[in-house]
Amino acid sequence: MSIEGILDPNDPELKESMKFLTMTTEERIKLQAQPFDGKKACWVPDPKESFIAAEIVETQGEEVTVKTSKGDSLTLKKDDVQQMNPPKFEMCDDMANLTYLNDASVLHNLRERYKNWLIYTYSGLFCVAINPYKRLPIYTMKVVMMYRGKKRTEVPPHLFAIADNAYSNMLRDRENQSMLITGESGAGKTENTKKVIQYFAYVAAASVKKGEGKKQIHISNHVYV
Ligand SMILES: Nc1ncnc2c1ncn2[C@@H]1O[C@H](COP(=O)(O)OP(=O)(O)OP(=O)(O)O)[C@@H](O)[C@H]1O
Repeated sequence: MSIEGILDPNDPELKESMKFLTMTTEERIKLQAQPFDGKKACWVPDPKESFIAAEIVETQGEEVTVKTSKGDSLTLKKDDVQQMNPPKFEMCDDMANLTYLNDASVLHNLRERYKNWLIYTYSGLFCVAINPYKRLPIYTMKVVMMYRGKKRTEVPPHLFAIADNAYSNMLRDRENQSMLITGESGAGKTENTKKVIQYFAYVAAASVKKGEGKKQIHISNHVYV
């Protein structure tokens, strides 16, 4: 099967994978069209949700009175109120682009993406992965081929983009590369490490088929975990 054939954007298998990697243009437009008042919209602490959306009703000195999305009226210290990003940043791919990079906005972005099964999100050079606890069709050969040789900005966030970047740097600079995979117990470190190795095995095998040399097939044997 040719790589060009594999990457047909209308391929039903690839289309199914894309549902778990990015929003459609229609979904993005709908999200971004939400009403928003930048002077009033904020996040306030909530014992259950960590943070909930609220609207500033009044500011007096160091105190702010808000109405929360649950309908409660609260008066808090200014420091406990976090600014909300405009809707154009809803479910954004890279949280380094957020205007307000506070705890509430990061949590909100990751939470909304996760609700839509978008488990990978960039934060600058890092790729945040949330454990989906179910098999998603985002690690197939076709998805691997979609990421091969692409710039990070050309494709949706994925561990494969990070792996491909390391692979390309290794080929270009002839230097060892390292990836740090960290998180609490059960976060998905082992699972994601396996996906990185799988990626290297696929791209090395594809390179061999393309006649780029047999040496590359050995690459996945040299990954130290
Ligand atoms: N991307 C994923 N897709 C599907 N299931 C996943 C994914 N990541 C993690 N899981 C599920 O979560 C379980 C725990 O993940 P994993 O073993 O990778 O965690 P870990 O961070 O290595 O944990 P520990 O530090 O305790 O070894 C896996 O057995 C798997 O069922």
